[in-house]
Amino acid sequence: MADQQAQSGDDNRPTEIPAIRWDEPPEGPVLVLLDQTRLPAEEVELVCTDAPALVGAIRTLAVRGAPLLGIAGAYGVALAAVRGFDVEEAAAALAGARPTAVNLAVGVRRARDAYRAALAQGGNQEQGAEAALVAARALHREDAEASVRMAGHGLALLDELLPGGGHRVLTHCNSGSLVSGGEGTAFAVALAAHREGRLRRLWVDETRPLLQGARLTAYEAARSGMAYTLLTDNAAGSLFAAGEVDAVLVGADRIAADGSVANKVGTYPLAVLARYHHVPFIVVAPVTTVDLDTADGASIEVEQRAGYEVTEIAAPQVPVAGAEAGGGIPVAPLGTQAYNPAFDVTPPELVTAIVTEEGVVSPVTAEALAELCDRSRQVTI
Ligand SMILES: CSC[C@H]1O[C@H](OP(=O)(O)O)[C@H](O)[C@@H]1O
Repeated sequence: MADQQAQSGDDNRPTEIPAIRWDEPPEGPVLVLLDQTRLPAEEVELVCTDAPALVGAIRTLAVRGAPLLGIAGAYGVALAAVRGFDVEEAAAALAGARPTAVNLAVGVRRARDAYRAALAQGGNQEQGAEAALVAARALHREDAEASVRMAGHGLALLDELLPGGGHRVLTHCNSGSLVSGGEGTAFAVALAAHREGRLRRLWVDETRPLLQGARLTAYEAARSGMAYTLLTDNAAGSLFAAGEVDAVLVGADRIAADGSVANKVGTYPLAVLARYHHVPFIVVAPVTTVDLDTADGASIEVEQRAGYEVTEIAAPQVPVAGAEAGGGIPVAPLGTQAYNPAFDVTPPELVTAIVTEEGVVSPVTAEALAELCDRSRQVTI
C-alpha cells in the first residue's frame, strides 16, 4: 500500500546538524542556534548575546527538544557569567522558560553550580564564568556520547523484538540532531537501523500544531538518505490497522519516578494504539530526562501553549511558533478558543521499554528506573 509513497532521501549531507554552538568572535562570546522555527525552508542562525535572548528562543522553539534545552540552558548561564550579567537571575529565567522538559533545569543548575563553586573557592567572576562554560561543554559532549550509546542499545532492542530486520518504525515529533548534542534519541535509533540496512521505512507523524515531524524529522530523514513517509497525526491509526507499523520510537521530555513519560502531545494515543495492535512502544531518552523527584505522571507540569498555534498556520515570514496572535493565516474563526497542551503523559504500563545510554529498562518500574539512575551516578562519579 504505502511502498509507492515511500520517500527516499537523496541528500548525502552530514546528518549531524549543528543545532547549537558556542562562538567567541572579537565582539565577545555568543551562543549560536540553528533557528528551528525557520526549518526546513531556511537554515538561519540565531545569535544570542544574553540570557533574555535565549529565553525568547526557547519559548518560541527556535531551540527545542529536551536534551538540547539542557545544553542551551547551561551555555546560557555561561553566557550571562562571561558577559557580566547577574548569573542567578539568568539561571532562574532560563530554568523557567519551559516547564516540562526536566533537562532544561538540570542543565542550568549544572552550570550555575559550577559558577557558584568557583566563586566559593575564592575565584573571581572570570573564573566563575570559565567554570560554567566548562560545565556546559562537558554536558554537550556527554549528550553526544549518550546519543551514540542510546542508538546502539535501541537498535539491539529492535533486532531482538523484531527478528529479520526490515523494521518499519513510526515516530512522533522530532528527536534527532535538532534535540541533541549528537544525533538525537529516538531518531538516532532509526538512523542506526538505516545505516545497518535494517530500516525499511520511517513513518513520520507531522505532529500538529507546530509540525516538528513534517518540518524537522522529515528534514533530518531526507539528509540521511533513509526511506521515510510523512503522515498526518490522525492517519497513524489506519497504519496500525493495516499492519504497517513494527514499532513506535519516541523521545521524552520528562520521565517520572514511576516510569510515566511526558512527551509531545499525540504520544499517548500512539501508546494506546501500539498496545491494542501488539506493537512495541519504545521511549528513547538520556538518563538526564529521568526525574526521580517527580513521583508520577500526574505530578508532571504539562506546558499549555498559546491558542493561536492551533487557530493559525505559518504565513510567509511568520514562523510556526512564536508568531504573534494574528500573524499567521487563520484556520478557525477569529476568537476561537483552542486547547493546546504541548505534551501528554503515557503511563508506564503502556511503555514496552525505555532505552537510555546506560541500557534498557523493561518492564518499566520505579525500582528499575531507580536502579538505572543509581548505576548512572556511580559511572559519573
Ligand atoms: C527527545 S527530546 C525531543 C522532544 O522534545 C519535543 O518537544 P518540543 O519540540 O516542544 O521541544 C518533543 O516532546 C520531543 O519528543
